[in-house]
Amino acid sequence: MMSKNNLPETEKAQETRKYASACLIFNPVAGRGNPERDLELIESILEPKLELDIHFTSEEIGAAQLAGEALERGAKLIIASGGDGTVSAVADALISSNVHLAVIPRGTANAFAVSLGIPTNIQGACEVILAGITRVISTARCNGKPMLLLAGIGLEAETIAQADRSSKNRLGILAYILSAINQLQDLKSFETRLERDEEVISFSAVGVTVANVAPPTSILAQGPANLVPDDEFLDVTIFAPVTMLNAIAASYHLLQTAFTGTPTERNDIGYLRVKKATIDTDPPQKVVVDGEVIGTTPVFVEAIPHSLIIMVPESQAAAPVEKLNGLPDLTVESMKDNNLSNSYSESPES
Ligand SMILES: Nc1ncnc2c1ncn2[C@@H]1O[C@H](COP(=O)(O)OP(=O)(O)OP(=O)(O)O)[C@@H](O)[C@H]1O
Repeated sequence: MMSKNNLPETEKAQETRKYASACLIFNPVAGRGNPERDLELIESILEPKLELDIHFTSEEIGAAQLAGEALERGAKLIIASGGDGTVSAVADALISSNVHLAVIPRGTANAFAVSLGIPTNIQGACEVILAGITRVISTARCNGKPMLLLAGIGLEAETIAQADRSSKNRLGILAYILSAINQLQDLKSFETRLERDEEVISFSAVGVTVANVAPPTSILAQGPANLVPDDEFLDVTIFAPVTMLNAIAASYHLLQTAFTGTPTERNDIGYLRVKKATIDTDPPQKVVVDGEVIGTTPVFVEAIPHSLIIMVPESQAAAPVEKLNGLPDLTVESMKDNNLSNSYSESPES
């Protein structure tokens, strides 16, 4: 294993490399497709160029274990084919190594692939692998668990917790949308205390999202609009509408900011950047990391800069910014030298 400090640090796609073989970790129950047909297609595209060592996940042997075993066998390229759960588990084994990760998305949301511009069709994803372009991205940990995408506190976590396996099988992505509509009808605001560097920031919110990278459809992560996957920061979006109508308007606004790349200016949405942070809420809130509920607040999140080498199509990074003003019950306290004289607080505009 290579230390993360030895990994090349870059913001752009780089390096074209061809491989002789790859380990394919295949989740046969991911998404709603036909796994036999999917596998045949993958083999027909990749095998003429790449010797595939294929391993299936099962209830007993998960993607993390298979990835660990592939590393021990000396694999240089591991292809994760499944939903975000499979990709996350494989990526965790590869963090801070020099083994390359490729993704053939076959899940319900495929948020990680979409975030990095990896095609969500098998043909396109395989072509990315054959093209051999890699990008070094950052990853993160939330309460010690690997986090490629984001941690959602409150609204997002409740939404995902409600969209269970059987509703995802029946409805696909609609399961998440219906669950979100349900949640918006019953908004529950909570007090939040976010501690970063030498600052404590307190506010009320209905959702707090800490994102390494997120697709445009993860609207609660879109405060800064341009999430940069290969910097040293995590982007926090604070979602604080107080009525259902405002929440719908704010959600729609965030979707627009994601697609236009323009950061939000609404008073009920804030965003900031952290290298690491502790977030606590009153009352405690559910926390979801990369689509799986991991427990409740408090959480400690920390970026692991430049820690994963992944195969991607060409893409570009963009400069991020911060915005907190206008959030309800906002206070910011400086912890430098225990001197709180730099504190400020702000009442929301009605
Ligand atoms: N052979 C198998 N039989 C039953 N469950 C499996 C099998 N292989 C993996 N799993 C389970 O699949 C889950 C991971 O699913 P994954 O995220 O890849 O797909 P998904 O749930 O369809 O996608 P998404 O996360 O986008 O909804 C893990 O909980 C894992 O335990």
